[in-house]
Amino acid sequence: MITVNNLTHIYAPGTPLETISLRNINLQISRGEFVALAGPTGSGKSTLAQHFNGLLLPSAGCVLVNGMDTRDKKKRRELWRTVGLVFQYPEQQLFEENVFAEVAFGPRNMGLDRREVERRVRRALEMTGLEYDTVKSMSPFMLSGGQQRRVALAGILAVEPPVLVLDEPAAGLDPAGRRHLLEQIKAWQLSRGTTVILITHNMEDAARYADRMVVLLKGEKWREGTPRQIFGQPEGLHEAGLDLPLPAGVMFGLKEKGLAVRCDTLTLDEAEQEIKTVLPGGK
Ligand SMILES: Nc1ncnc2c1ncn2[C@@H]1O[C@H](COP(=O)(O)OP(=O)(O)OP(=O)(O)O)[C@@H](O)[C@H]1O
Repeated sequence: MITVNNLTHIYAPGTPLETISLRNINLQISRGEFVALAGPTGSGKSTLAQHFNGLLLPSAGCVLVNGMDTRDKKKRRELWRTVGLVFQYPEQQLFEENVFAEVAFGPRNMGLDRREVERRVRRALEMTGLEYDTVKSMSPFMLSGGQQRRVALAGILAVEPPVLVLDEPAAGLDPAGRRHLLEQIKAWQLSRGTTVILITHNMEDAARYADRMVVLLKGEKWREGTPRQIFGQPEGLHEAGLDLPLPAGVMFGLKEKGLAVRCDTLTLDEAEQEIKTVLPGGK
């Protein structure tokens, strides 16, 4: 369970560059939940994400992860093992000489035996869509940007943390790679009860994978609810910098043209069913 209490974060306090990036955020995330964190550029999503593993500390308020206060220095190691944070540009953090060593870094640090380290590295690489035997001996720097991103993500997955915080993990991947990665993360959440916090600008991904959405706007929590609740009230979403997922957008367009349809359709199947209800004969 993650609890965020009255969290305020100020960058460069007391200087001319002072920026209040989060204001009075209150939030609870249950174990095993998949939460999409959305909002326009600069709304504070990455800043909030970095509070979950103590990389950033509150200027006011507090963040508790399984009862651990992120400000408690004695809990730092346990916190880092509990919350795996994958940055927006994780490829910038690669430093080992080959892919195996890169992904094995976390599990080795945990003192796991060789066989378990290898099992985890293989599984994590395959989860991100990379073939273990092909890439294990390659230098991370010989890979494409998208492949480097997958290696960096695999390095976090191999630790198998109970909480995964992913800052735009699929940015820059092709559509098939994006779908593969997010399907794997969803399957991981469901099979292991892992808590997933996904920062995304892609509302189709949020609608498809998240149990709940939290929308930030100018550093404040603007709306919170299931994807159906968020997209079922489209008024104001555009002003908040969010698109509707395609199936909801089509229905909203039809509604504006006078058709009495629901707008909270999240999949094309649901949209098709809803359109049938207003067609003559219902077919
Ligand atoms: N290191 C920093 N120093 C000073 N200000 C910062 C720093 N990082 C972020 N900010 C400011 O804090 C605010 C929130 O930034 P943040 O990166 O958390 O937004 P975001 O919602 O993640 O944006 P994006 O979608 O573009 O990644 C912005 O006004 C940003 O300019």
